[in-house]
Amino acid sequence: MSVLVAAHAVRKSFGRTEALRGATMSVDDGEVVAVTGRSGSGKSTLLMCLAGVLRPDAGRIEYSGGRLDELSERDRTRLRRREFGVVLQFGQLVPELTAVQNVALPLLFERHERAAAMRSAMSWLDRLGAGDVAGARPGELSGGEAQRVAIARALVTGPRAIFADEPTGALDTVSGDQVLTALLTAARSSYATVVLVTHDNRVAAHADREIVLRDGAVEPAAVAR
Ligand SMILES: Nc1ncnc2c1ncn2[C@@H]1O[C@H](COP(=O)(O)OP(=O)(O)OP(=O)(O)O)[C@@H](O)[C@H]1O
Repeated sequence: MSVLVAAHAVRKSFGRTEALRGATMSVDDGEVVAVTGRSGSGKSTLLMCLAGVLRPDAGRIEYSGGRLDELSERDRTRLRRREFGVVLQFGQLVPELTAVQNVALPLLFERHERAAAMRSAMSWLDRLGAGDVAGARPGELSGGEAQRVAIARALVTGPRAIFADEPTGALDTVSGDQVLTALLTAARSSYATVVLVTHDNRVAAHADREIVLRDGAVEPAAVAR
């Protein structure tokens, strides 16, 4: 399998806080990887560097054989819109729009025709089990419903890579499990690569592989016995 996304010796500081101190890892095309580690170990910072949202202070981010960190802000944004889906802990939906309009938004940014965008959005809501809330606004949704809508919005463009930061962190165990299963089923059926930040071992168990961060660096993989 070929590597789709990788970090090499990535360093990133916020003021005097060194969030990443030489993080090196890679994710294969089509792989589902969980990034775990204690609070403050740098998980979110690593994810945002991999997704091209943050630029490392040093080191390299590679995507599909090219240097993501060397692209201009404009090119990174364009690549993110076209090839990445991002899901955060609290869906971050646009409150004024209905669920289906929120899901259609990335397609409208890409200048898809409106009726076709709404049809795709509706079919993704259905796939994620949220078709019945299509006309509701975010304020009327439960946490689990809002997260399904946010996942549909991340997947509607057919991303090659999905970056998810504690996507079920705000949900109770039962709805968290359902939402995670919905995300991974949809991602696996479209052969998308997934990088999933979580502090929850039960969530990490759904991944193909786990990468553990400690103090801003990747712990060596446990040797199989
Ligand atoms: N925008 C920021 N400004 C200042 N400090 C930050 C910023 N983002 C992260 N940090 C700091 O960098 C370190 C790593 O943060 P990060 O959010 O990457 O860790 P994490 O492992 O995701 O933590 P958590 O599990 O609590 O979300 C922490 O000490 C955090 O306070």
